Amino acid sequence: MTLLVKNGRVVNPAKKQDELCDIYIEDGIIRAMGPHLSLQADDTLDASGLTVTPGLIDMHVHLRQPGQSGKETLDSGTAAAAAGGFTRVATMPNTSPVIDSALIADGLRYHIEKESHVKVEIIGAVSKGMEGRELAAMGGMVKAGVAAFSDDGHYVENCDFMRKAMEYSSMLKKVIIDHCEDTHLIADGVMHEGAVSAALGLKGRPAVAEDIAVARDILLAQATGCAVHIAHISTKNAVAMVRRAKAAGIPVTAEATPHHVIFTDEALRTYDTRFKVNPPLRSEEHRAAVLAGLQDGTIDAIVTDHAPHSWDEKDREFNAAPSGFVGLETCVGAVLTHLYHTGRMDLTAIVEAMSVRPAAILQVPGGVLAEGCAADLTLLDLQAEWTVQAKNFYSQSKLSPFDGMVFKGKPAATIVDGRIVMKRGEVSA
Ligand SMILES: NC(=O)N[C@@H](CC(=O)O)C(=O)O
Ligand SMILES: [Zn+2]
Repeated sequence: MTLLVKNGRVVNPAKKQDELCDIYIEDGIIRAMGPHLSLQADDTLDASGLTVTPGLIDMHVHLRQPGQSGKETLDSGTAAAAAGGFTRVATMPNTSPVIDSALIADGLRYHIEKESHVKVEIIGAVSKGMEGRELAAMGGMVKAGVAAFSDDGHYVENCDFMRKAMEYSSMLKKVIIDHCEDTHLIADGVMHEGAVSAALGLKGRPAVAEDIAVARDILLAQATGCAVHIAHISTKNAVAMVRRAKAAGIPVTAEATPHHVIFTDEALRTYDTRFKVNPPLRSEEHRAAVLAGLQDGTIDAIVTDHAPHSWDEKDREFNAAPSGFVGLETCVGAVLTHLYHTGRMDLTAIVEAMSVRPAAILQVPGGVLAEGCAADLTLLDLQAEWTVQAKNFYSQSKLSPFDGMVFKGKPAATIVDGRIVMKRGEVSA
């Protein structure tokens, strides 16, 4: 089986490449790259006018398997990933049961091979049941192939416990991804603490809860040498601390979501639960700091934190609704509209944040287009204008704060191991 992707503009930061180029793929592997290849293929994909990038990688999604098929499944979640231009995602362990053993990771892997539209990495829990007390079977899970560890959804509260987890994880050469919000400071909080929460009469989650959590993790990363990755960073001080820690050579990386770069807590004025998320959408100074962190590379990765919930759960009074919303099918549009077309980030920097850096942090293949590599590619149409219609999502969850927004730029095709899994918005069965 051969495929020729013709005439695309290839943006491939790992090779310092930004040029018109054909890509010839045989049996899922890139065999040749160059301008005007004179090779015949079984199938040709005309990428004229399109941008070709190494397959996009979302290192923070919740596919809800095992056990939460009311919210999402591997099938629906990875179809959403393919539709969104992602060739690989990493799924979080806050499932039912929690992914905290080799047995559960193996079981999930079995389903991934059969049911996924794109490649899926498993993130194992740091603690058993994500309860923050006993270490999960980290060694066993590494043998089962997990890419990283996280108790995402919860901060790993106990400092002594986190230090032990980091010592183990550094021995296993895996990164710990931490959801940084101090548990006591955010108790019962449902949105960012500030003028808007006061006006709405809602209990806030203060920025300092994230600042303290990030400071602790940086200090423990320095003390243990374990790589720590700050999940969905959202405060000004946290960004500043990561910037300083990196300059000091501490092994810390960070990710940000499109929603924390685009929205502020003002969006909650109507008590719309579609904007309820953890960490919360914050005030303008924090939003601006996250954007600046992305622009200067302090923040390594752009992630969706795709967190599907059912309509029944989200359609509740604000305090009772769960936090989180889907993002896989809006990420590229949001990023191209708000970061690329505004001139805030160039394409190379965007591909770094959405492919090169996530692959490096998780130590998984990808992030580069080169002969001999798996043919995981994303094709982008930078100019297409479209309106988000959440009801048409492949994801099972149709609740999105981006619903109805007009975007410029979208994924045009997703290619995994040389197979076209999405073309013009249609995901193949
Ligand atoms: N981000 C969220 O608001 N929710 C996530 C958990 C998490 O990442 O905190 C979820 O699993 O629903
Ligand atoms: Zn989280």
